Amino acid sequence: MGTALRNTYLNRNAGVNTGCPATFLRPRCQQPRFRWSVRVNASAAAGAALPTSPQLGRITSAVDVLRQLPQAAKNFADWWKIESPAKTQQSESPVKLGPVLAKLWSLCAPDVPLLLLASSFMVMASVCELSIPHFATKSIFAASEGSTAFHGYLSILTCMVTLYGVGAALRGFCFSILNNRMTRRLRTELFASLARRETAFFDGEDVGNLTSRLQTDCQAMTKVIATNANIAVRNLLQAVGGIIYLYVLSPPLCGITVAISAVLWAVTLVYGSFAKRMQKIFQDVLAESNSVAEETLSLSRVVRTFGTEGVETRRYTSWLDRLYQVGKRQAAGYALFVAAGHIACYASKVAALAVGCGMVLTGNLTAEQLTNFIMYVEFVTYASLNVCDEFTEICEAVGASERVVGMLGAPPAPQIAAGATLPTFRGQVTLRDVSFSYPSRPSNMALDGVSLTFPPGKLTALVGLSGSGKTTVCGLLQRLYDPTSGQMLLDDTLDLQQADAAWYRTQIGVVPQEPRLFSRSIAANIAYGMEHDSPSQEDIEEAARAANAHEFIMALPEGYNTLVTDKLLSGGQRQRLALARALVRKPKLLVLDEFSSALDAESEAQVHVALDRAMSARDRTVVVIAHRLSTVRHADCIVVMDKGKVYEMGSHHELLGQRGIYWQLVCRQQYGIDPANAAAATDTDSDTILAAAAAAVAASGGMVAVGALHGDARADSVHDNVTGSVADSLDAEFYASSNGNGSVSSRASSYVDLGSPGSTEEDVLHDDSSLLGAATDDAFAAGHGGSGGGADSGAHGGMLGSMGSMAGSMGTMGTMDEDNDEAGRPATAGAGAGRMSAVLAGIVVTAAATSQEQQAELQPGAQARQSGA
Ligand SMILES: Nc1ncnc2c1ncn2[C@@H]1O[C@H](COP(=O)(O)OP(=O)(O)OP(=O)(O)O)[C@@H](O)[C@H]1O
Repeated sequence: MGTALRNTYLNRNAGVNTGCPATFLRPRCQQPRFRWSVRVNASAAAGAALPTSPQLGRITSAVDVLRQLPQAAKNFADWWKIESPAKTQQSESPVKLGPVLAKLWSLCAPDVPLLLLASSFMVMASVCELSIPHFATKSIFAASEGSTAFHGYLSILTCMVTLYGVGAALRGFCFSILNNRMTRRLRTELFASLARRETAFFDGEDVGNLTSRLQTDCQAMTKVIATNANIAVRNLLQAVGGIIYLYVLSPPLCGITVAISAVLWAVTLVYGSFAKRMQKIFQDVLAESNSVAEETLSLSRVVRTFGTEGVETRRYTSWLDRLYQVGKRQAAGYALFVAAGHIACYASKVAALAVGCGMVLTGNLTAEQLTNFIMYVEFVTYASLNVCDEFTEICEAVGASERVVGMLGAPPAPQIAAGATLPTFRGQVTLRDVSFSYPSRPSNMALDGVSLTFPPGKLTALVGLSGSGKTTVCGLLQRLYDPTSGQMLLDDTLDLQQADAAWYRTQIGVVPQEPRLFSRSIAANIAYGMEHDSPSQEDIEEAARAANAHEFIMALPEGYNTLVTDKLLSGGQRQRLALARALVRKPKLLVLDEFSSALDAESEAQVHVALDRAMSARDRTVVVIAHRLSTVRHADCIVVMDKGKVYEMGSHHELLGQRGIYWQLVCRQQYGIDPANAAAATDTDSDTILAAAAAAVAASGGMVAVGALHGDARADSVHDNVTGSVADSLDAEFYASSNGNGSVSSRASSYVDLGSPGSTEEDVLHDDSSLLGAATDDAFAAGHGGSGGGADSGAHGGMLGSMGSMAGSMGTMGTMDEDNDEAGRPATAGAGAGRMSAVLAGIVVTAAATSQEQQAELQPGAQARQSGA
């Protein structure tokens, strides 16, 4: 619901809570200042002869009431004003009576024969009913005159009553059938129209709201023809017939009756427009309350977990209160209308009686004619009242129908349109300068000038922080939305917006973030959407096996025929089923949005095997979104997104080398360390990163048992001579050599090489700060303390382990804050423990950083340089 509208609504309601008609005139006791001024003015007017106290009270009361009248009138007028909470009422143009009736007619058109049959029964019943007062009067007067014609009239009367009964019954039956058929047709049409709406429409609509349109509004709309129009036309026929009869009896009396009926009609028109508006608001509020109920009931587990039963009940009740406010106004309006109607009805009778009696007395009318007249006046006025009543109901139904008609008239989403196809689709999708903002948040650029290619047969991974636009790219690939600007090309030739939607959907398989399954059998869920090309049971099972789902499916009571219910499957099982559903289509483009988030390590590994198998033919483009970076390490290309833009692109190792967003994500997520602390790592190996982190943490006083983590593993990779030329072998972009000996990376050098010739502390600081940011100071503190240390790193794994531990322990003894001067250097010689820890940490880092196998594996460029050297 639009906030503004909601607020308006609430404000109004707040204003009307005390605003029942009885309270429009505020009690005088609430207006002391006013009373005082009246008293003074009255006294002045009376001069010296001041009125007595009771007189003054009466005057004050009268003036009070008069003064309050305008405000009371305004309050009364305001009380009727109430706003609809409908979210989309501003976006959808209001629908008038004409389009609604036209729509109703189109719904009714296929059933015209049934409508004609029902109408003939209606006419028959009406004529018979119309004749009943006539023959009743005739019978009475024939009997009173002792005429034998009485029997004849009575027989005719009996016949008319019987025909009326039969006609009314058949009329009711036919109209009821017509109503059911129209409701079915309307609901089908509305459902189909909703199903074809663009995805953005559903972003802004509550499901409860839509189902309310399908149920209540559709019923109210079709009732117009089958019930309201039926009753209105019937009564109209009777009213017109009655008026003609009255005219024949006495034109002056007929004139009086018609005049009073005209007043009735005028009142009805006013009330009709009010009723229409109120009913629309009522339907909107009802829809809101339904959506609250549906949301709460469908999220019952969340509600229970958070213990918000009371909160949700209050939320629902607040909507019911608003419903009550609308209902109160409807009831008050109806009461006024009925009062006016009945007064008009009886007024016409009294007037007819007064004039008619005068005419009888003057001999211008017989008693029989007057009796007949009075009976028909009643007949005509009640028929008029019924017509008016039905007219107001028709107006109400029009109010309820406006949104239905508006929804029916909405054009289908362009994303489901027919279009061009490719004879063979290789699976390549290219985004060219694509920007996109969701229609519900046009100011927020979810994608901003994205250009990238998903090459055929390759696995491309999209990574990035939450909200960076990964799912949006998936949404565009699925063509749930179209780009706001830019192009998406299939195989560099066909614009996705021109592609045939049905064809494209056969080319793409999707495993969404939160797979939703239908309440059908497992097999039907896997084969979902393939009605035109139904897969065999073997195909379904093969896909299930590939998705590692076969085993758990077979363990279900009825295997593939088990009905999927809400609580049947775990999150991981749902995802594997969704993967099977995607694989069975043998898509050219497979999009996996966080597909492994609900899988345990074992299942994930198996699904990876399945995916590898599915990709082995290299005839399928796979796009994977993953928060768990471990799942995308081996992607052919990893695209790193941030704030709707592509920031980095490359393989795992290339991206780690760039020390950019991906590097930071890996540090934080895979190793749980601050990237700044890990920046000394010289390659992509986890041990190295951990070692660097351990060193930094140890140097700043943390307790990290690095050795225990990787001591033995690193034993063989430690160089005998730490002051060797390892730095030369390092990629200059990432590892700055800090001195002539170039023993280690800049980070490592900051720990161990400050004492080496040619290096200055400023050099190191510079290197550190340019590369490492916030961690520089800590590292420098440790490094400085470690000056000259670690030259002999003929350490073995066990030693490294214990040294790492020592570093951690000893690091706690000295901190930068206590021991360093303003330049970050140790201020006192007493920082020995800190220095020692830094030395040890430095050795650990250096040892790990100099693993040549790793360099060979991970830094091809650096390796080349090393061999060159
Ligand atoms: N249906 C939507 N309507 C409006 N804005 C949306 C919608 N879906 C996403 N957004 C916005 O678009 C931006 C990108 O969201 P997106 O879901 O693509 O990010 P993401 O990288 O996939 O995040 P996550 O990893 O958390 O799933 C965010 O600012 C988000 O708030």
